[in-house]
Amino acid sequence: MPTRIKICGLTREEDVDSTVSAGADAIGFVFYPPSPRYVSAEQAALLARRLPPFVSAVGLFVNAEAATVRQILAQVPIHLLQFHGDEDDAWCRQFDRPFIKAARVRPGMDLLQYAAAFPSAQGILLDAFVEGYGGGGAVFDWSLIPAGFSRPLILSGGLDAGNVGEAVRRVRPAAVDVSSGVESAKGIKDAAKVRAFIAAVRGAA
Ligand SMILES: O=C(O)c1ccccc1N[C@@H]1O[C@H](COP(=O)(O)O)[C@@H](O)[C@H]1O
Repeated sequence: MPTRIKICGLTREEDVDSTVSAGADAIGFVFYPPSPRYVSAEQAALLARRLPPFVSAVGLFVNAEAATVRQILAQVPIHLLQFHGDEDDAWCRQFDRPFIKAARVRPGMDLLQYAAAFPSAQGILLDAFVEGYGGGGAVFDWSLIPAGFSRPLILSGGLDAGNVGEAVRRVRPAAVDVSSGVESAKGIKDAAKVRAFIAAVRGAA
């Protein structure tokens, strides 16, 4: 199964078009107001309308109010939810929508126990622990991933065209997710970097 590729934090129509043309499987919208990549529901709906069939829209939330998530789901055609904060399994599954749960990885963390606490998640996204919850461009030590990690794994945290090939070969994730590593400025995707990232993933598989 080829490694799936999500490009996160899109804010502009031209970035959606170039990311889709480059061959991404999914794009992410950040509904976390402190993020420089934050998009309103109205803007996300506009961007999501540009997606062709079989390219997914992912909605990213960090410790949001349930009512906020529901309101955005009513306005934006979101296929998958990504919870990147301190949410628990029961809270995440209340929306009857497939979701992935992010773990902010740091030394000493029991990732098997963390994954077991989210039985309803479609997969577990492993990101580096950074202040501000995510999108920080920091890589974590991939050797912290236990050999017995059996859940679909989405690898993220400081990936770019230069390191994602090695990441795919070493970790064998189901999917990779990137934000900072394919940007020219925060929230502005660089089409050449996106193409290079996707080529590196495909070349490693
Ligand atoms: O992208 C953001 O601004 C963001 C904000 C809050 C939580 C998560 C966020 N993005 C996610 O963070 C990881 C790592 O991103 P990066 O490649 O290191 O910049 C990724 O899963 C993004 O989806």
